[in-house]
Amino acid sequence: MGGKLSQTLPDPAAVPLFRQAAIPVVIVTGFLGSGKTTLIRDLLTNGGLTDTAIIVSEFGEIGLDHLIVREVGDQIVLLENGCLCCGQSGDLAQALRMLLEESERGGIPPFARVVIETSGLADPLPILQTFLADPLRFSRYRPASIVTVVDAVLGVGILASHDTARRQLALADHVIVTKLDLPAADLRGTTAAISGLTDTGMFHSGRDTLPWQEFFATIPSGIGNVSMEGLQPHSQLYHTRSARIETDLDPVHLSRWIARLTGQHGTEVLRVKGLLPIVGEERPVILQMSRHLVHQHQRLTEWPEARRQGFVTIICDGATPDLPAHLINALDLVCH
Ligand SMILES: Nc1nc2c(ncn2[C@@H]2O[C@H](COP(=O)(O)OP(=O)(O)OP(=O)(O)O)[C@@H](O)[C@H]2O)c(=O)[nH]1
Repeated sequence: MGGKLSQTLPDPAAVPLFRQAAIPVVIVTGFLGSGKTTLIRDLLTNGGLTDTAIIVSEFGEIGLDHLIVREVGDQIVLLENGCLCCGQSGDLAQALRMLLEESERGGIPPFARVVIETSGLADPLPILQTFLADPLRFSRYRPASIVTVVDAVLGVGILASHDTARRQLALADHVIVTKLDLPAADLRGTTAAISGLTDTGMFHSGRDTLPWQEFFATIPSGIGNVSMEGLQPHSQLYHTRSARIETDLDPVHLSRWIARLTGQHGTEVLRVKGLLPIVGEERPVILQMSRHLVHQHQRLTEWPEARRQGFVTIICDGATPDLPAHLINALDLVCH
């Protein structure tokens, strides 16, 4: 088990620099829409994540997550159009360095911990490798746990069909199951699917009583114990398209578009995110869909940069390269 991994990565405990009092970095991963941003936002709101800087990496040209997290915290760095596992390690290093520089010059409050939210399509292994392969470069930081979020409504199907989701789980130190409040949640099935894929991750159902402090106190334990045999990184291609929205959307037209999307394309469309200007709505409306699941619309308190301009991002699986653009055209936006 895990022979290849343990040969290519040093044991984190054996890297002398990681034993020093370095800033612990927790990696929060999980498939598209599983609830990573919601988890981080909740922890920031409820005081579970004090003194913590957040790095957000998102798949797609226009990001939403940093806007949602920024409403409740101010130490946030967005890695644009990020897939941290595909050669963005330089960006990650730069973001980590920038956080230190900013806090030293008083631009952001001092911080004692870092959380990296990976994109929903990221493989956490290369991110971890970045730390472990170059401890000198990252000497002010040390990797702590990998926390993998799994959605109790769609998780079973996603784990069955996406190697990326299985790789995210294989490296987990902690697994958090979300969306248990939804009627379609299947805790038993999700638990069975998870336990068939990882035996290292500590299991948490729901977000209420998470031992969050412990997440920072440890080092990643999955390395060397996990088997990723047969799980290809990015074996599936994903396609994404974003568009800015300059004029208000008609709510009836929007509802029809959502219904068509869920009715006809609920399996190919993996994720839809948007910040929408809607006729009759003063505040920006957040559109969140995972496959056919449409989440309750929430609102941001104000428009980013005080400008009433929205966007929509669509991510589809590899079988349908033209679908994101086609769906955006169907929304009939006045966009650029
Ligand atoms: N009802 C319910 N909704 C949830 C829960 N967790 C997340 N959601 C909703 O699921 C949608 C996606 O959640 P996010 O937190 O944005 O998911 P994510 O993993 O950050 O998504 P990506 O960054 O696109 O991979 C949002 O509309 C959330 O409000 C939960 O526990 N219960």
